[in-house]
Amino acid sequence: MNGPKKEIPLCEVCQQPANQICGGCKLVYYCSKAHQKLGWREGHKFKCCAFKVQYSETFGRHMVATRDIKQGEMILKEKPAVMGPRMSGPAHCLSCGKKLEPMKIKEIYDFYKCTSCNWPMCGPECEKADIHKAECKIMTDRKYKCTIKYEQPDKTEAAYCVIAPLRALLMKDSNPQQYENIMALESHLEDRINTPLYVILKANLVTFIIQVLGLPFDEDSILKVASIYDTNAFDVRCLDGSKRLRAIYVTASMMNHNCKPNTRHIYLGDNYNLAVIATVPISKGEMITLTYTQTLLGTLDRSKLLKINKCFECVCERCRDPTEFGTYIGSIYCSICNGPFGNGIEKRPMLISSNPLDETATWKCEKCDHFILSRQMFWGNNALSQELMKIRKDGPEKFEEFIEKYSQTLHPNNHLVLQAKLALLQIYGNYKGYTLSELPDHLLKRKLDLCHELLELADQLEPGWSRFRGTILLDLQAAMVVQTKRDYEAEKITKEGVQDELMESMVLLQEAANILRVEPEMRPTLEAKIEELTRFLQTPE
Ligand SMILES: C[S@@+](CC[C@H](N)C(=O)[O-])C[C@H]1O[C@@H](n2cnc3c(N)ncnc32)[C@H](O)[C@@H]1O
Repeated sequence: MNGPKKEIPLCEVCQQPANQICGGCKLVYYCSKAHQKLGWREGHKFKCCAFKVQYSETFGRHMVATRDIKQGEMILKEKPAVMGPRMSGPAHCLSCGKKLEPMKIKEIYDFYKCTSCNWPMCGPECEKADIHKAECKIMTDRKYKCTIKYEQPDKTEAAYCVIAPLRALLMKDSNPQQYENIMALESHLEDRINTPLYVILKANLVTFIIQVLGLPFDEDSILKVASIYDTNAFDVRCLDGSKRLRAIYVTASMMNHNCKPNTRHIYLGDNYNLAVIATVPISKGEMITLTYTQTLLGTLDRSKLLKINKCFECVCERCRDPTEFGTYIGSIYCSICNGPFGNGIEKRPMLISSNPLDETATWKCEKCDHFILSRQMFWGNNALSQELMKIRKDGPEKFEEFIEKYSQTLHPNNHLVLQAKLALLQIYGNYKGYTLSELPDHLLKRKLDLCHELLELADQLEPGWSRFRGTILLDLQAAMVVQTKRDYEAEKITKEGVQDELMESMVLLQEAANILRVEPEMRPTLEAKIEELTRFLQTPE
C-alpha cells in the first residue's frame, strides 16, 4: 500500500510552511503566534469554528451553529478516531479496506494472508501498515490464526465483526485520551443488549477479546464499544465502492439526525478525513444536522430504520407532516376514489397516515372515508420492495414495467417508484447500448423528464448543495446538450436558439460544479465537462 502523501500545511497569512493549527476550527494553520493574531483580526474570527455542542432532554448532545453559516461552507474537517471493517462482508484487506480477489497459490485459489496472523490482506505492504500492527501482534502472541479462506466469490465473512471493536479497545493503552472520548459517546447498549445481533456478539466478540486474546476487558465494555460503533460510526465509502469501512469521528458524532438535513459529508484522501459541508444557509442558533438514513424513503420506513439502528424516534418537521412536504413520498392512491369511478380529471386523492408519528396509525383517504391498517401499508411496501430488489440492473425494461404495472396504486413520487426511477436514471445515459448518443429520441426525453422530476423532489427533501442535487444537475445538463445538438441538426432550432439552450446547460453545469467540486475525485470530470461545453458554446457546429 502506498502511504498517504503528506502535504505541508501553509500559513493562512503568509503562505509559508506552518506548524500551528487554529485550535478552534482545526482547519487553518499559522507559522507563528503573531500571524495567528493577525489572521484572526483580518477575518478568521468570522470563519472559525461555526458550531458548539449543546444538550437537551429531547435530542441529547447536538451541534448548533454559533454564527450564520453560508451554503457550501465546510463546517468541520476531522480525522477518524478509529476505523475498521464493517461487521461482516466479503474478504477485505484489514489495512486499506480494499475488497480482495483470490490468487492462485500452489494450485488452489486463496487470498494473500498476513504472514503473522493469517488475516487476508492486499500484500506485504498492507501487512506492515501501522493500522494493523497492534492487533497483529496481540493475535500472533496468542497464537491466533484467522481461518478465512477463499471458498466462493463474495462469501460473507462474519469474523470481521471483531476487528473494529478490538481497535477501539486497544486505544485504552495506545491513546487513552481518544479512548475516553470514544467511550463517552452515546452507545444505546441497554436498547441493543437483547437483540439477536448482540446475543451473537456476546458469544463471539466477547469470547474472542477475553478468552482468545486474553485482554483485560469486561463484557460490558466490549459490548459498549460495539454499540458505540452502531450508534455513531460513519459508513466510509470510496467512489468506486471497492472499500467497506466504518469509522468513528468524535466531533462529527455530535451531529443529530434530521430527515431534511442541512449538511452533507464527504471523505477526503487516503486517510478518510471527514468534511461536513452546509448544503443550505444555516442561521446562528440552528441545529446542524445530517441524515442517518435515506431521504428517498417514506416516513414508515425511515422511522423503522432509525428505531432499529439508532434507537430513537424522529419527530422532525418532515416526520410530523403526513404529506412529507407535499411530496406524498410514502403515500399510495386511494383505491376507492381512483377505482372504476375515478374521473381522472382532478388530482387523484391519496391515502395519508392519520398520525405519522405513530407507526400503528391507520392510513386514510384525503377525500373519502376509505382507510387501511398500517400493517397493510407495511406489507404492501415490503412486498413491492422485495419485487423491486429482485430486478437485475442490467437494463431498463423491468424497471419501466414495474412503474407501469403499479401505476394505478403507486403515484409518480411514491418512494418505490422513485427507487425504480433512480435506477433508470443511471441506466439511461450510462449503460452500454444506452449512452446519451445511443439513446433514441423518446428515451432521451424520458431521461430529461426523470431528471426534472427528481430535481423537483430533491428541492423538497435534500435542498441546496446536496450531492443528490449535484449529480442530477450534472446528468440533466449532459442530456440537455445532446438534445440541443439533435434539435439543431433536425433544424428545430436556430443557431441563436442553440446558444440560448447551451447557456442554460452551462448555468446548470456551473451549479453542479459548485456543489461537487469539493469532492476531489469529481474535479477532473467537472473540469472536462466545463471545457467541453465552453468549446461547444464557442463553435456549436
Ligand atoms: C451520533 S449520536 C448523536 C449525538 C447524541 N445526541 C449524543 O448525545 O451523543 C446518535 C444518537 O443521537 C440521538 N439523536 C440523533 N438525532 C436525533 C433526533 N433527531 N431526535 C432525537 N434523538 C436523536 C439518538 O439517541 C441517536 O442514537
